[in-house]
Amino acid sequence: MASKNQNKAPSSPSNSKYSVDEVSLDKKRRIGNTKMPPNTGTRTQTRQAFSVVNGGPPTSGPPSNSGSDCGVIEFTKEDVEALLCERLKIKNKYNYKEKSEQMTDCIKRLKQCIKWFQQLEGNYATEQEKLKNLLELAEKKCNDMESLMRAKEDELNSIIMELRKNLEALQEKFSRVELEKLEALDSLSRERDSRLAAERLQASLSEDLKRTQQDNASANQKIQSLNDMYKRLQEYNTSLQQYNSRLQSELHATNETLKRVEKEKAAVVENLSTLRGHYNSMQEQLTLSRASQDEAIKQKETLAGEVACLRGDLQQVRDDRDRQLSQVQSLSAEAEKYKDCAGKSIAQLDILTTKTNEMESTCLSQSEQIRKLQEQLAFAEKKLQLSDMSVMATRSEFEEQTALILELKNRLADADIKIVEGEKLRKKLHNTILELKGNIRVFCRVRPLLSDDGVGNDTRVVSFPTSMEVLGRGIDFTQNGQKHSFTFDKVFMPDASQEDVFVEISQLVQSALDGYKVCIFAYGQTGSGKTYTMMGKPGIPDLKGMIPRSLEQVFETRQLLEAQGWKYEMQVSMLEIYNETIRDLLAPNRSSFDASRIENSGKQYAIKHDANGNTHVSDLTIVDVRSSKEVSYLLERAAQSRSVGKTQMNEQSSRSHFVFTLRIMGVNESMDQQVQGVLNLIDLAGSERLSKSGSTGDRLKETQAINKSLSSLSDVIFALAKKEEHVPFRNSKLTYLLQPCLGGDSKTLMFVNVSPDPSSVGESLCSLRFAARVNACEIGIPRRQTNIRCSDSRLSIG
Ligand SMILES: Nc1ncnc2c1ncn2[C@@H]1O[C@H](COP(=O)(O)OP(=O)(O)OP(=O)(O)O)[C@@H](O)[C@H]1O
Repeated sequence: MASKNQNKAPSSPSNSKYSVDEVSLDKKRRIGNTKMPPNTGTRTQTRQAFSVVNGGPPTSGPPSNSGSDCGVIEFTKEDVEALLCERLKIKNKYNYKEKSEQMTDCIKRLKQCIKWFQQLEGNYATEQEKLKNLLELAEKKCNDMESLMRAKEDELNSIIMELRKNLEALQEKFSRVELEKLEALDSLSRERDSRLAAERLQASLSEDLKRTQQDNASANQKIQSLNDMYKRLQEYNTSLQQYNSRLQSELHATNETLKRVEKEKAAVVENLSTLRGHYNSMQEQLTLSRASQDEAIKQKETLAGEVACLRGDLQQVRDDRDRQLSQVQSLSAEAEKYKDCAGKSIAQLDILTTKTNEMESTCLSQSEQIRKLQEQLAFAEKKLQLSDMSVMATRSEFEEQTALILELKNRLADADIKIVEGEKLRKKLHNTILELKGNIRVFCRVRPLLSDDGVGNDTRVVSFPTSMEVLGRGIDFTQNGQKHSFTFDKVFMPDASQEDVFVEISQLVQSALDGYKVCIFAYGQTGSGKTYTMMGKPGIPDLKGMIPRSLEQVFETRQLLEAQGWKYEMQVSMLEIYNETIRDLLAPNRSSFDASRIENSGKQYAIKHDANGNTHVSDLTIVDVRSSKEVSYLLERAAQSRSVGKTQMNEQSSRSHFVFTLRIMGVNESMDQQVQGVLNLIDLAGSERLSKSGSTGDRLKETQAINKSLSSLSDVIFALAKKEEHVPFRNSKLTYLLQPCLGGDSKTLMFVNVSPDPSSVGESLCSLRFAARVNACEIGIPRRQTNIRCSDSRLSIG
């Protein structure tokens, strides 16, 4: 704040001192040419002083030396002019003394005048200096005022900026609060589902509440501070107004001072114009004074401009004040809005508080649930730990079991390998045994005497030698008192059961499963028991023949071998060869024997052998079978067909060859083996009785066909047994059909069925001779003692 004393007008120049030394003598001369301006204020004193100087009587006492410490006399213009125009009043111009005295007196007075003038000039300079100081002070004050105003402006601007920032911050906070409120509402709706989220929401809501309260408090504080600021601004405005009025009063005083200075300056100028007329030197100083005056005027103008600027600034300050007032009003309005918003927020806060309370209650219930769940969880964790322990134990046990399983698997693999090897060995041994026994063997079976035979025990024609050499293998036949002895691989006496017979052939059945081709023939005269041996008595299990027993063994063994990885497929076909004609016994719709169909069935039943040694009969019915029951059913069908034929055509079936074929196909992937075995069970045609009753042409024809067939079979077996290269088939369908199953590794077994009926001894002997021939030729040389020579024999049958 500018001091009031700083704006005081300078003191009167009457007390100013002027340096006399600065006035030169040349200047003293120029003063006389300048007219002094009229000065009414000092005229009386000047005249008194001049009178004293001019030697005249003073008007009111001696010349005044007031205002001067050195007793300087004041002069008027007239005095100066009179002094300058004064002439020496010398009567005697050679009175130098008087002249000198007058001149000294004049010089003295001039000196006094000069001294006074110098003093006056010094007073002016002093006054000018004072005015300069005053102007500088005013300028400084103006600068101070300007800087002060700038500082105030800056302060106000900073306050405005701060207020704007506060406003923006408040707006941001308000929008943030709004967003947070929305988020809180959304989270409230969401977090009803989960307690954890609800707790977080509660915490966030509490924080929002606290923040909102803090914001509310801060907004209230802001409002309070804005109110305080508004009050301060009002006070500041009042102080500015006071300061303005003070400045205006100071300006007024300055103007008055300026006016006074101007008056004084006018007086000085008047004095100066008076003095200029007398002193040229004084004129220059006057010019300088004028210049300084001009400068002062300029400074005054500058001051006036500055005052105008200050007024402008003041106006700006007023405008700023107005703006501040409007901002304060708008801020007040916003504060009101905030208050309203705060009221709304409080209402929302109440709602949120109620919701929070509800959620807290929900949280409490959920906390209870969580506590229960945690208890359950702890219990479950304990159970889990126990389970883990048991799992560990189980796992270790499992690992042990796995190791054990692995070991067992290895052992199993070893066992499998051993089984395979053992199986191979078994097959080899089995085959070796059979080979040792003979690939071609002949069994003789004698049936018991039947009531139909009509003879007593005393007419027995069959006997069995008891010597150790042929025990169980020999048979003696007596005809007309002559005893005929035969030896075979095995001789079954009449009391031999089906079981006893099957024991001997079961090994051949195993060979068929091992992949060999097996043929079992039953040969003998009519009624000798071929069908009984091969088929047995239907419906009586103990009397089952070789075919059903073989099939049972096949399927039982198949079941056992399947455990070793074998998979089998079985196919069955059954046919009759009657009079060199093939009949399909499993053909569909075959219900009865029809001789015409035999010849005119339209089917060729051509026999073909492939490169693998398999036999195919075209158009022959082949049935896949999976059990012995299925085969039994098929056998019944075939047997019925044969039996029907028998009833219809009496002995016709006995004159046909019945061929049962079971094709066995086995695969073992683990052993990488596969087998194809064939089991042929053949009931050959009976022949003997034909010679008795063969009189008609048809029967002769049939007999010739049978003989041809059997002879051919005999030749083939004989040739195969001797390993002859040329095998004579004699155009027989039977031998051609069985060709792949004969010879080589094939197993051939022939039953020679013999009837003990004395009336048919001849036929029996014939059969025995035929069988003995086969038996003897099996190794090419008489293996055992026989009662026939086979080297050149060619049996004539019938
Ligand atoms: N070992 C035996 N034990 C008891 N009875 C038997 C025996 N062998 C055959 N028979 C009986 O003898 C009779 C004739 O048997 P089978 O019909 O089997 O002879 P076959 O040789 O087949 O005759 P064909 O050549 O005419 O067909 C039947 O009644 C049968 O029951």
